[in-house]
Amino acid sequence: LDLSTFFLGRPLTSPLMNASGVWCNVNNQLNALAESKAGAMVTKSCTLLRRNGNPEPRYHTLAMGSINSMGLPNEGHQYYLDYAERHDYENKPLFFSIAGLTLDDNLTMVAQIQDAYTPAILELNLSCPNVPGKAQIAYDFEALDVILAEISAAYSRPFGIKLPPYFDIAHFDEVAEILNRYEKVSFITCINSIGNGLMIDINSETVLIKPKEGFGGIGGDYVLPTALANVNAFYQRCPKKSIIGCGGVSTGEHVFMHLLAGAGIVQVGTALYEEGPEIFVRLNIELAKIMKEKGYKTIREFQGKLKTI
Ligand SMILES: O=C(O)c1[nH]c(=O)[nH]c(=O)c1I
Repeated sequence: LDLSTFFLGRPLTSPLMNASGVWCNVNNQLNALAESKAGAMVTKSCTLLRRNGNPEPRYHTLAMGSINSMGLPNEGHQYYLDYAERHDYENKPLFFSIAGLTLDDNLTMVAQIQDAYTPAILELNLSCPNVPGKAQIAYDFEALDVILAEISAAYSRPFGIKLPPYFDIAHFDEVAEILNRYEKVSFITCINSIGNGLMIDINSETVLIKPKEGFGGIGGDYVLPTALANVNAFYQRCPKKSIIGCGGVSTGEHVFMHLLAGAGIVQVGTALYEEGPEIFVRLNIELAKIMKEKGYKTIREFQGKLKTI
């Protein structure tokens, strides 16, 4: 069962990790991820100050996934810096997600991460769809360019960004052109939830979640084809960057697809929310079984090797 791999030069025992926001808000969840069979882990996207987030119900399980409008609930930046200080980096790499409400807040958090000399890897979330009144930065290409310039100037180390899904080849081209101008952007995590979906309960004839009149980010089986497309689109367009795949993963086959499409790490969100950190045991076994059946000894043998017809 050798699922070892490397990401940004760091050895991983497994290519699997949680998606930011799932099972990573508070210490007991973070400790559970640290003890799990995931090869890495990431903290909940944080803001400078603690946030309660949106009113509940704000998460609902769907037939083929989930809808959420959490509203960026988190314990505040310092809480996760304190965790990053305690984390055992020999055990697994830690990614540190931030989603400041303003550019200044992001710069303040980045400066504090810089000063903390933490080995954690920064994942800048540019795609939260659920803060009322806040558009997703990564859908505003000028704002995307500005924030990458500002963060690159303020942060001395490599970092990554969490992108929303794009649905147009011209957008893949335009966003990749921007990202390729920032060499400090060392990895790209595709995708965040498909923003502002809506699901309906026909018995009560109501929406399922309270915030934003029921509009929320969609995850799970519904998003797998979009996730794979975004992983492969940026894998092809950004040869000097690594890709983290996220979206629609609940089996070893989905993990294999993300790796084939070019992902170096594969994140699990909705399925982790439903199954808990034990899911990493199952996914590792299922992935290893597929590799054995295909005669692959290492992930490197097939990673990014998706064939066209
Ligand atoms: O509502 C949230 O907290 C949330 N929900 C998502 O689906 N993606 C995000 O990036 C965030 I920050």
